[in-house]
Amino acid sequence: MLSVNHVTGGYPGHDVLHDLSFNVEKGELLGIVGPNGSGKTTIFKMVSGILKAQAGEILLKEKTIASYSAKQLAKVLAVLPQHAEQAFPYTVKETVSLGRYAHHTGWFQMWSEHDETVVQKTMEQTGIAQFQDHYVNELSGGERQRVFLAQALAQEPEILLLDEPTNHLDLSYQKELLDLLKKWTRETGLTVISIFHDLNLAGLYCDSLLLLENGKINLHNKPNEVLNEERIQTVYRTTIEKHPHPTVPKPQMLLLPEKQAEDLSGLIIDERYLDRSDERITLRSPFPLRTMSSGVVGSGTGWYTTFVNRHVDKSYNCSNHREEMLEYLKGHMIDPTETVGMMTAVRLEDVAYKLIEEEGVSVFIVVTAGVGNAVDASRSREHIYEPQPGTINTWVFVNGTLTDEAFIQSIMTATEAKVKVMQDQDVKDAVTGSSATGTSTDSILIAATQRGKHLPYAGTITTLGKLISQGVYTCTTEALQKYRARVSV
Ligand SMILES: Nc1ncnc2c1ncn2[C@@H]1O[C@H](COP(=O)(O)OP(=O)(O)OP(=O)(O)O)[C@@H](O)[C@H]1O
Repeated sequence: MLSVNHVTGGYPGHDVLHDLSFNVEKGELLGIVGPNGSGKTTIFKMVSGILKAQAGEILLKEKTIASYSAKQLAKVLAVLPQHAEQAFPYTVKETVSLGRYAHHTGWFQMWSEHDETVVQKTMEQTGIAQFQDHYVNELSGGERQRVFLAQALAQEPEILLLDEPTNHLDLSYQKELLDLLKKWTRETGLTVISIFHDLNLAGLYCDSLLLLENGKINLHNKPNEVLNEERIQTVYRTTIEKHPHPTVPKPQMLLLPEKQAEDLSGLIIDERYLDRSDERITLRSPFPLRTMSSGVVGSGTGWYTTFVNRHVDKSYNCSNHREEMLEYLKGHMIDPTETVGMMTAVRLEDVAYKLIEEEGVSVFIVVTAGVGNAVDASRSREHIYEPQPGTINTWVFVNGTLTDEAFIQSIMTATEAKVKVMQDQDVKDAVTGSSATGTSTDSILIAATQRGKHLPYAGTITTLGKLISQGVYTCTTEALQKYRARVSV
């Protein structure tokens, strides 16, 4: 559709683009990204014929741009500039109708039924039909942006150039516009080239990205290749982190704000922050902890400050436990959005906790253990599913900085230590009669301060792994012995 071959050029006495070559296929959505001043808008000016290349050529549908008249070009290519303005006070409909100019053969050609249909359709697609009789200068920035987009679409172009199209749009219109563009490229074969400052939007919607750096192509490839952490840090000269999008297989580039001056680096999560009652055990951290957990609320990964292990009666109805737990927390002035919450039928005075330190690293472990519900994992098929709150809840607070790998290894290490307690304490699965490995509803929390020592691993014989193994083994044994002493009374 578009072929840019060895193009060099820019403004008089100032070449901005240097030996640029890339192709765009019909129906492709190409994103152009790059720092301020890297030459993104200049590419658009060259492709739309406003600036002439000093060297190289640009082919549009296999013909050089220079060979198109302005009107011929407007039938194929439409541009939505960054700051679209108009000199005269036209209405919305009049402004959109100007997009039809390229399709008219002379000044006096009649306005056709097709012209009307196209204008009405584009106004509807861009959500401005209800303002069609308003003056454009009376609209908000986002509404005006949509009017000029409708004008570009009314040209019925085959290729659309958009300079930061989401600039003035609120979240819902950003999504709507990009969903629509994507749909058009798929369904009508429209080719879209769009400049983006938001790398995440570009990564979510574009088929490929062209990363510009000082007027040269740094990389033209699939979004996941271009949005490489090191590459983006180097080109944009800032610190970012790349993470997978939580629900779609696309990358997200996250900015990292400069750390504030507050000095909490010496703070250690330990017993001081623990509050115990018969109804719940609560740990309130003075700052958010990074967590990985299987709590009833706050499960998965996140940042949380409050940790609740709540006692419920054995007859507790578990059918809508998540909703009920949320209500419970709210009713006790605990913000559920900041909380990882678990439940247990175990008496909370039987809790065991301990701070263990070694080599400048420390972990604070808190365990409640009940085994009325014990299961041998190797024979769990013999059980009928019946969620019950009799359980082992394990909290591991790490005073240090964990990698994702260390979070997962911490869960493994803590689980292995728990299984060993089951063996050593001779806990049996009541259904199979064999040795139990845990209960059917055990929950775990790993919460790290993400301050202080960097701890990349937590396998059983690493420094952190040894602390977790020892802490979980000791606390689970103690909690289990207290539970058994009570049950046997
Ligand atoms: N009319 C002009 N005359 C001379 N130099 C210009 C002109 N317009 C832009 N430039 C220069 O060309 C370079 C590239 O500008 P361009 O507008 O293409 O960058 P951009 O990547 O679109 O930037 P931004 O992200 O800030 O919109 C800049 O150094 C800019 O100063």
